[in-house]
Amino acid sequence: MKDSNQLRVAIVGASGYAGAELAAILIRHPRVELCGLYVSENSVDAGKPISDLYGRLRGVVDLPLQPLPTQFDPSLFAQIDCVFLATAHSVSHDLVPKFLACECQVFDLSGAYRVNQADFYPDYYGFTHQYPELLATAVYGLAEWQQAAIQSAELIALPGCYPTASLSALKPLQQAGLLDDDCTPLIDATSGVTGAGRKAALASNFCEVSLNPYGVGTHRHQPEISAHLGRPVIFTPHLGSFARGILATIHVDLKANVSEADVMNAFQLAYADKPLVRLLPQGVWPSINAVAHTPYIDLNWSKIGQHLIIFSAEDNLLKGASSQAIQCFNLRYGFLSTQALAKESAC
Ligand SMILES: NC(=O)C1=CN([C@@H]2O[C@H](COP(=O)(O)OP(=O)(O)OC[C@H]3O[C@@H](n4cnc5c(N)ncnc54)[C@H](OP(=O)(O)O)[C@@H]3O)[C@@H](O)[C@H]2O)C=CC1
Ligand SMILES: CC(=O)N[C@@H](CCC(=O)OP(=O)(O)O)C(=O)O
Repeated sequence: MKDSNQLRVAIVGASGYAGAELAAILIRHPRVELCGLYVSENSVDAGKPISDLYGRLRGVVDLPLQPLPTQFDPSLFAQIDCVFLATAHSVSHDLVPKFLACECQVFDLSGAYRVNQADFYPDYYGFTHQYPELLATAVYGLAEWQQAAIQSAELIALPGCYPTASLSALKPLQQAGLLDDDCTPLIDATSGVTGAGRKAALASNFCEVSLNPYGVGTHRHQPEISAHLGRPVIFTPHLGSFARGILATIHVDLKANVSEADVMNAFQLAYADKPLVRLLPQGVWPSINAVAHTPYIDLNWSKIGQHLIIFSAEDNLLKGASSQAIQCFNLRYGFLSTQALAKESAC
């Protein structure tokens, strides 16, 4: 902390869906002073209080949205301890080194620093990564799995929303060595429309939204999941006609001798002391309604012979983006992982 016992925090991209969620949570964090909300230099929203865009924030966060000069001015951030970037991948790609040079810790919600493999970016993001040395130091902010690395990270690259839902379901099995060697997990996941961000686009137009797959075989989250799971996957995203939430249904083959108890033990081992992952009781299936507007991810599974179906649900804007970013923030600075997110627990 540069000056006081409160961390001075800025949000860039604060007018977007993920940025507004960050503002709503950070304003109630007892160890945070929310110092600046930024949008692009020529944003139509520059100068407006954020609560003009999001009525639920009126009287809660009325800070103005400030234009971030394209010509970056480090002096604006000399007193800032950390920044959340809730900006498009290419914007984050350029801003991360600038904020790191201001000695700010950076929590980047975009995909710009998630995979330490420079040749991944032209293929899946359409740009050549200019900062491979930062890619090598970025910590992937899958909070339950990276606690130790997050504690000393300067740059935390938050996972995509689908990768959080998918990896949270698959990593306990992979870590316990329960997956058949030849198994390629099949992940079918449906997201609400906020996953596409707040800007106007035909695909997220009310009259266009239906229930359909998209990005089949080409979505950038497929290699992101594979890279952080350590085996290939087949991932098919779907867009559903609801505002927020993701439900993933995942099929895997288990090794020949794996029992129901082994599966239960693997999930218990991974998550018994992780308050934001809820392992649901037998026969209770994850649902969007149970996680929307919450920081939780809900998991359950069904074993049919040596085939396992895992179900995973989260709010794409919270556990899939902003609340996970704040979980990482809490871990980074030694606060309770649930601080400002959920009822406090001893974990
Ligand atoms: N939505 C989701 O479910 C998830 C999103 N993410 C990632 O989080 C990031 C934000 O997503 P989301 O909130 O949906 O996006 P939005 O499109 O809703 O918001 C983007 C924000 O960035 C601002 N912005 C655009 N250009 C600049 C710039 N040059 N400098 C500063 N601010 C800028 C926009 O304001 P303006 O244009 O007015 O300047 C707006 O505030 C993205 O990288 C996304 O991929 C990750 C997980 C889930
Ligand atoms: C419904 C919808 O459009 N979802 C987004 C994923 C949002 C997200 O998590 O991802 P990134 O941070 O990787 O962009 C998409 O498929 O591109």
